[in-house]
Amino acid sequence: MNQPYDPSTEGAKTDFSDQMSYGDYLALDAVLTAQHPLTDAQDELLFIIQHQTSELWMKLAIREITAARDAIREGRLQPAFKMLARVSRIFEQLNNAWDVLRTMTPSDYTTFRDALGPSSGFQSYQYRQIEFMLGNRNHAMLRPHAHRDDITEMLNAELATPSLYDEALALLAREGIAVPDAVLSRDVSAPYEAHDDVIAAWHRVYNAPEKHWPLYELAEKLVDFEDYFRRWRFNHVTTVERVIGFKRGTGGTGGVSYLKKMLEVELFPELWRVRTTL
Ligand code: HEM
Ligand SMILES: N[C@@H](CC(=O)c1ccccc1NC=O)C(=O)O
Repeated sequence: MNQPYDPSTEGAKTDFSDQMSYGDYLALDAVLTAQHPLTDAQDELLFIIQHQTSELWMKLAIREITAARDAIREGRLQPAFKMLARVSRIFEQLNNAWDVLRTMTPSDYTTFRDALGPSSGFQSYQYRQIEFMLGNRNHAMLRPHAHRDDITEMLNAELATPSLYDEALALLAREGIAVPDAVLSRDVSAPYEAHDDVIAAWHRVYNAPEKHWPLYELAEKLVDFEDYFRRWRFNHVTTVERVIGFKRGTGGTGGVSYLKKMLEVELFPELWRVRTTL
């Protein structure tokens, strides 16, 4: 009979009494004791882990978008492309995760939904930060965070910083492509409004990619990302309809009707509109 293989015979370390182990490095005691279901429902742990992992991926996305935005501002486009590609992959990961949550039926969810009280993803401050960073700056979304000075301060700081799209437009101008002054010197905290002259600016890039390759690549990276973001919203609303139908949301909105309205949000509007002109 074969003896079970002992990896310590080839040097596998086994004594971590005074050395850093896997669990130490990853703070697993903190991570794996942060799930606190409020009911005995079988699916509540799935629901919690789905949201916690989403928030962890969002944390990474925020870091990458911040770095990509800095890189664009500094004209370091190759690193920015790499980071934006990673952000798109993160959203792809978030999109695939819906497949796990979709195994939860309405019958499963109703066994613990009441325990959620008025809490809702609508109050996800990292999600709101991502939207603000990209350029979707709806000040009404600050209100659910008024009870948290630290979060309100972080979101306000984000509103005071040019968005990823603002930086892309500033780069276009620096590269000699006319962008209206009204756009370049806009109040960055305000919601972005699409401008015909910005469509014309992107038209110049798309019309002669060989002359403007880095800008062309940047534009396509942004479109790629918004494409994944739209798929996240679509997967969300479809899962919500599948699980709660047309019930109101715990966050107080109309639920599916609200989420369908959010499908209309455009992050980089002229990058979509330019396509009609080509
Ligand atoms: C069965 C699962 C889910 C249901 C039934 C659900 C339901 C809803 C509803 C009804 C809303 C509208 C706000 C309100 O509550 O009134 C909402 C918003 C939101 N949910 Fe979910 N959700 C689910 C899963 C998730 C997951 C996995 C995430 C990932 C973090 C998430 C993140 C969000 C976010 C960020 C919003 C705000 C969207 C916006 O304002 O555009 N939700 N959800
Ligand atoms: N808004 C959901 C509740 C919900 O999904 C939720 C509740 C607490 C924490 C995260 C949530 N996820 C997304 O909104 C509902 O109306 O059933």
